[in-house]
Amino acid sequence: MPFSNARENSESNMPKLSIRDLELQHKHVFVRVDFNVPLTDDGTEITDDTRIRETLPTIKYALQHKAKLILASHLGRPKGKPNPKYSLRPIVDRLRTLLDHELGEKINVAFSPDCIGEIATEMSRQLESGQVLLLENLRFHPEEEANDPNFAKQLASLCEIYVNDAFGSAHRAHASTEGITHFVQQSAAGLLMEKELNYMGKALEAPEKPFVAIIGGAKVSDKIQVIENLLNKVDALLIGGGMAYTFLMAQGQDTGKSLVEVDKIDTAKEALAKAESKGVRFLLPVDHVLADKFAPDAKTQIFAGTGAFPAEWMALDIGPKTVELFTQEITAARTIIWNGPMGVFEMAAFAAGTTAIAEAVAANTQAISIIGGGDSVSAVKKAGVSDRITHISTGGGASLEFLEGKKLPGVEALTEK
Ligand SMILES: Nc1ncnc2c1ncn2[C@@H]1O[C@H](COP(=O)(O)OP(=O)(O)O)[C@@H](O)[C@H]1O
Ligand SMILES: O=C(OP(=O)(O)O)[C@H](O)COP(=O)(O)O
Ligand SMILES: [Mg+2]
Repeated sequence: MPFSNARENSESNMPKLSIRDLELQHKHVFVRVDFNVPLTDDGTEITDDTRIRETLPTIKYALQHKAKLILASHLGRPKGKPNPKYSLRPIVDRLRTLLDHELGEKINVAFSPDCIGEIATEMSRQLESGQVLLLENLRFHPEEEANDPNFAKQLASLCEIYVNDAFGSAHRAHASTEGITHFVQQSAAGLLMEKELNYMGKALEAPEKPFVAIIGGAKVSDKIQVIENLLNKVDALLIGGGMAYTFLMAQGQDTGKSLVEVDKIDTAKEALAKAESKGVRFLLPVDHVLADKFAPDAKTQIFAGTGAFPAEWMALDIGPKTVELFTQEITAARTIIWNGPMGVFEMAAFAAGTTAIAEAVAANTQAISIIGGGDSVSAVKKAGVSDRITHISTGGGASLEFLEGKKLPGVEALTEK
């Protein structure tokens, strides 16, 4: 069931300034985008450009209003050090191509090899109205994630106006999402940010039940925290992907070399206990695709049951029985939210679980389905079912925190209307 109008609705009921409220002409406008797109292993090719495409309305708006546009993003987790694997340089060509297509004219997109310092300052000074400057990865500086005020001030010195369009990073209180707002006159939401907040707000205000959340992926320590609060909202929680093994370990299963965050086992136990006391169905994988190494050409075997995994093997996908079990819940649901792939879908040998779950979600035309996250969206597009999903969101962790009812620091920091 399509969620009527919300997708197209550009009117925001947010109490925050919107880019549409601002006078942009001839101003330096710093737009924090989320260009944290999935790349090939060597970091040279973009495998899914949804996050870039989704910011085009904001970029187009700013250019048509004759802004001097500065775009900044993080990419991956380079841990505060420059690393060519996480360079934003490959984004420049894609952005040029998409903008040419979108605007029907050639747009000048320059690239600064550092997001602060002399070169960035000079390149920003030389920007003309209607031109774009993309800055190198913000996370090449440890001060970005530390939300260092001096670093935030340096970013702010590049601009007169700040816009946050990075919904996917709105749950982070970093220098470019929070700190910078303390050093500029006006901080506003971009069009993608508004669209996402509007949609999520309406769809999740009074979700039709059964409400099912599917959580997987690899960011276990980030997302396991969210699960406890989700138990207040959902009827069933399906856990797959790298998220599952900390829970199976918490239940006493030896999961071999699978991804486990040992210091989150207590959090997992608490969530399991809470699910039981609240009567929330908490489903973990009952079978797995095991691999003898983390590689596309690994040897594989299906392993079922609660016994110990063979010691040197790791689970890289959910197995067929789990797909069946999860599909039953998905088919009966009326609201579905999904973040995090069920397996290492980037490798063909471990993509079947994610593809089958994507197909099950798409097949439920009675439900409102929301799929979010850089990698989840890439997986769903790869499975070829994205046009049968009600809402594809650019945010994974951000959607989960929004759903949990948490205030997003990147939104809170924006200027009140
Ligand atoms: N069993 C697993 N073991 C290791 N990594 C996994 C497993 N299942 C999924 N993943 C990985 O999780 C990653 C995506 O996680 P995450 O970033 O949390 O999702 P999203 O971007 O959708 O929010 C993918 O790169 C995928 O390969
Ligand atoms: O990819 C992102 O989140 P996601 O993996 O939940 O979709 C965002 O860009 C945030 O990245 P971060 O989780 O490294 O802060
Ligand atoms: Mg991701």
